[in-house]
Amino acid sequence: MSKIASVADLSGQNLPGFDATTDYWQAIVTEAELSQSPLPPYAKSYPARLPDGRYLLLPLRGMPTADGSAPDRCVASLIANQASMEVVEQLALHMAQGAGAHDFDVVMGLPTLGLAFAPLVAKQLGHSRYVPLGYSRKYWYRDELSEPVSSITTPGKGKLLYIDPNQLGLIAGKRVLVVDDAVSSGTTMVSGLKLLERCGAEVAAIAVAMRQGTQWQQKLVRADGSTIPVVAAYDCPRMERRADGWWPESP
Ligand SMILES: O=P(O)(O)OC[C@H]1O[C@H](OP(=O)(O)OP(=O)(O)O)[C@H](O)[C@@H]1O
Repeated sequence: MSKIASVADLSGQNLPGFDATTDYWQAIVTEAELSQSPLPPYAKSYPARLPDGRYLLLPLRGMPTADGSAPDRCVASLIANQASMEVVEQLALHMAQGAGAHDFDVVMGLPTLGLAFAPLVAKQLGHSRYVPLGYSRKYWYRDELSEPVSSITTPGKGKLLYIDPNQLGLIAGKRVLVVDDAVSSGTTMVSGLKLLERCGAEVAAIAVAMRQGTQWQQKLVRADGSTIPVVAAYDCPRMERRADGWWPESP
């Protein structure tokens, strides 16, 4: 394999108008320390307001267009395994504070980035373990314990969500708190919920760091029509381009 000429060749390669994400997600700041107004229009980043009144600055990412033209829609991004441990811990603390109001037996984490939060949320809530789902199929896994999945950031087909059959006994007949990093279109969470149901478990609530937009709302309901509570460290809108910058999408 040929070696890359330099780090600069490959790092920070972004759509024009969007920041490299290298320096993002490293600190939570007060409003006074924020490098921009918390209000729109936004240029390169979105300040997500946390329940304690502080902010986490998130980079804006353009949504790909079919013809490769400049994006007119974007979202604010959180990549938890590139964040500082302090940021992840703080977000998990807010998730646990929200989830603590609900009644459940077990914490379950969705891969990949939900697993950055699930153990921390579980520990905060006094649990000694949690149940991870995964995307890789170990040889003892079973096809009937899998569910197809796609998401806003990974829309391709072919990805499957698995539970290790050895973990089934931990969730069958239990009320489960499902943890992920983000919910946006809601399709990943729906796959997780289908797998839970197949395992004979009941979803009690969902905890995420980021609730993005509102598309997920109509999908996250139980078979009886009741709404599944979704707690979050913060909300952020999907955004549209206007002449003066990025604004929350019109409803
Ligand atoms: O509500 P949705 O539109 O489904 O989007 C949310 C999901 O998208 C991201 O995962 P991704 O599929 O990129 O995989 P990863 O967790 O392995 O990074 C994120 O981690 C959520 O699981």
